[in-house]
Amino acid sequence: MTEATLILVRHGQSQWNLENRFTGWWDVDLTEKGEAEAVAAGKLMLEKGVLPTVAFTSLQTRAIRTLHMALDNAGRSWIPETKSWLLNERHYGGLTGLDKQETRDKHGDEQVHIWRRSFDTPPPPIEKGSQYDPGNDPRYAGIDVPLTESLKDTIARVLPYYEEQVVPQLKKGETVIISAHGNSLRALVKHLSGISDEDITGLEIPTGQPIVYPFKDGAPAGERSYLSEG
Ligand SMILES: O=C(O)[C@H](O)COP(=O)(O)O
Repeated sequence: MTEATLILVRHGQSQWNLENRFTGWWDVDLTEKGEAEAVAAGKLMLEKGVLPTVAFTSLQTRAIRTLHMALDNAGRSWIPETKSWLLNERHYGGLTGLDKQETRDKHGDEQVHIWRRSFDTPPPPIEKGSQYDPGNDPRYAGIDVPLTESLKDTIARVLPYYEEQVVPQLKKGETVIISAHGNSLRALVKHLSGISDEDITGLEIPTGQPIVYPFKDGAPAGERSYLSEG
């Protein structure tokens, strides 16, 4: 039997988390508070002796910097890391850049809740070439950049990546850290904790708080817990 650990961490507070704007694939940086959250996550891993041996992250600055600051503070900046767009935040379509409260005022709470949390209703698509369309960003060269994504669409790219790239590491007994985003991590937690399409609407993942799953032979061997509470 091979035991392993999976650590999931959502990036620290970003500039647009602070400004309450829909972010998705737009590449905003961490705030000072977000940096402090990333540092604290690393110190917590060190204190608890939960030390990553392999890392995965998205192509987005807020998740990459959170990973690096956390690993630095855990004394683990030397471990191998892999970046993939498949771990990016869910693409927020035409809502990208908009103020969340102004959008509620305009379209109503219920509609905005559906766009934010429904399982399979995507936000309206982003207009190609518009201000926040990441379609021409060189980091996505060769990728069919989506124009919007539901959680279901996000799961359809996150899960195969997890199965192909992350599970083999867990089968080898590694302590894997994934630094990613609110909705790409909701996609993973839905799968790992067996949460239904209905119940996933109620799951929120806080910034900068490491979540830990015990693994045996490449499969979860217990429920998730916050490292701070373990
Ligand atoms: O992309 C965003 O705006 C955030 O990372 C997640 O936002 P949400 O909580 O509205 O899904």
